[in-house]
Parts: sequence; C-alpha cells; structure tokens
Amino acid sequence: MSERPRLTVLSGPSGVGKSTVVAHMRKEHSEVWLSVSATTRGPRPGERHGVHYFFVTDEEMDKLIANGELLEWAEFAGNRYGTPRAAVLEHLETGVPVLLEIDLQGARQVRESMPEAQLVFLAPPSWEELVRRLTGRGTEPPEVIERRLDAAKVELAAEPEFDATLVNTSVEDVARELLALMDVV
Ligand SMILES: Nc1nc2c(ncn2[C@@H]2O[C@H](COP(=O)(O)OP(=O)(O)O)[C@@H](O)[C@H]2O)c(=O)[nH]1
Ligand SMILES: Nc1ncnc2c1ncn2[C@@H]1O[C@H](COP(=O)(O)OP(=O)(O)O)[C@@H](O)[C@H]1O
Repeated sequence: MSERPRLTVLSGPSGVGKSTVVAHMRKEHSEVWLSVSATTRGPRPGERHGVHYFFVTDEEMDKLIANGELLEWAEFAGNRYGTPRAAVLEHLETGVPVLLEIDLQGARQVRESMPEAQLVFLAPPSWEELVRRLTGRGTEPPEVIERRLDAAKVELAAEPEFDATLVNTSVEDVARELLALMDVV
C-alpha cells in the first residue's frame, strides 16, 4: 500500500454491478472503507439505515447541504444523494483507503474539490447486458428503470473523463482489478 492512500471513486450506470463488485471486494478486504451516503430515496427490501445508506427526509437533506456537511451531492433519477464529508476526511487522515460509490455528477465534484482522487468507471459488457441486469434486479418499476437507462446513456458517454475503466464481465476479476488500482494487495 502506498504511504498515503488515495480517495477512489467508483462510478458507472445503475445496474452495471457497482454494489455487487464492492460487496465482493470487501468480503476479503474489509480494510477498504466504503463511505455510506445520505439519500432521500426509500430503502429497498434488505437495505438498512446506516449500513447501505442513511435514509433521510427532504428536509434533513436540505440541512445537510445548507450546513456544508456533504463532500458532494447530486440529484439522480428523482432522488438526492450525498457523501458525508467528515467521515471521508477522518478515514483518509488515519491512512485508511476510502472508496466512494457515487454517480457521474458526484465524481465530477470530487475531481474539482480533491484533484488527487482516482476516478474509476465501471462499464457493462454491452448495452443489452446493462438493460438485462437492471431489469433482472427487480428493484425498480418500469418507469424508474427508463429514467435510469436515460441517465446511463449520459454516464456511458462520460467514460473518457475517468482515470481508468473496468468492464464488469466477471465480478471476481473486476474486484481484483479495483483492489490493484487502490494499491490494496
Ligand atoms: N453523487 C452521489 N451519487 C450517489 C451517492 N450515493 C449513491 N449514488 C449514486 O446514485 C445512483 C443511484 O443509486 P441507487 O438508488 O442506490 O441505485 P443503484 O446504484 O442502481 O443500486 C448510483 O449511480 C449511485 O452510485 C452519493 O453520495 N453521491
Ligand atoms: N458480472 C456480473 N455478471 C452478471 N450479473 C451481474 C454482474 N455484476 C452484477 N450483476 C447483477 O446485476 C444486477 C445489478 O447489480 P448491482 O450491483 O445492484 O448494480 P449497481 O450497484 O451498479 O446499480 C444485480 O442483479 C447483480 O446481481
């Protein structure tokens, strides 16, 4: 591991497999700290407050933003999401490798405020496979899937802005490649 671990941002279209890859990676590498975001979207079955997200009201999100408590935030497919700043900085200061799983707009804000951050794009093997994964997950109704696929077109076009691209064909391979990019071995 390098002396001062860098902040790594993982972005990519909804349904590409970000959560799956990160969960797989952290099973064996719990030393990587994954930031827990605040969101105004409702929890999916099995999602727990403080573990997957901090589920907040619109008013609570307004306050987090107004008080400058978020490192970045964005509206995605009708809900707001943001990264609590303090926890990220504390972990980086104590030498812990930090991973953010956030959308393209958030990644761009992190690039501005923390230029040393490493931006990694997770791409699907094909458009058809992305549609299959997002639909197959079964967590969103058709109109929400449509919104997320619209966002996915914009996100896929922004891939050249990232420092590295990983294609999510095999979860195991991508998890290994991500660890290598983060200098965690
Ligand atoms: N900008 C930003 N995006 C976030 C944050 N947390 C999650 N996201 C992104 O918001 C999008 C929607 O997340 P979610 O509703 O959990 O759906 P999923 O990623 O398809 O499982 C994804 O692109 C996430 O990476 C955050 O704190 N900030
Ligand atoms: N490499 C892969 N091959 C096949 N299916 C995958 C792969 N990675 C993830 N999936 C599946 O795709 C769906 C979306 O994955 P998820 O991790 O929820 O995506 P994201 O967090 O990017 O929205 C899930 O049903 C997951 O099991």
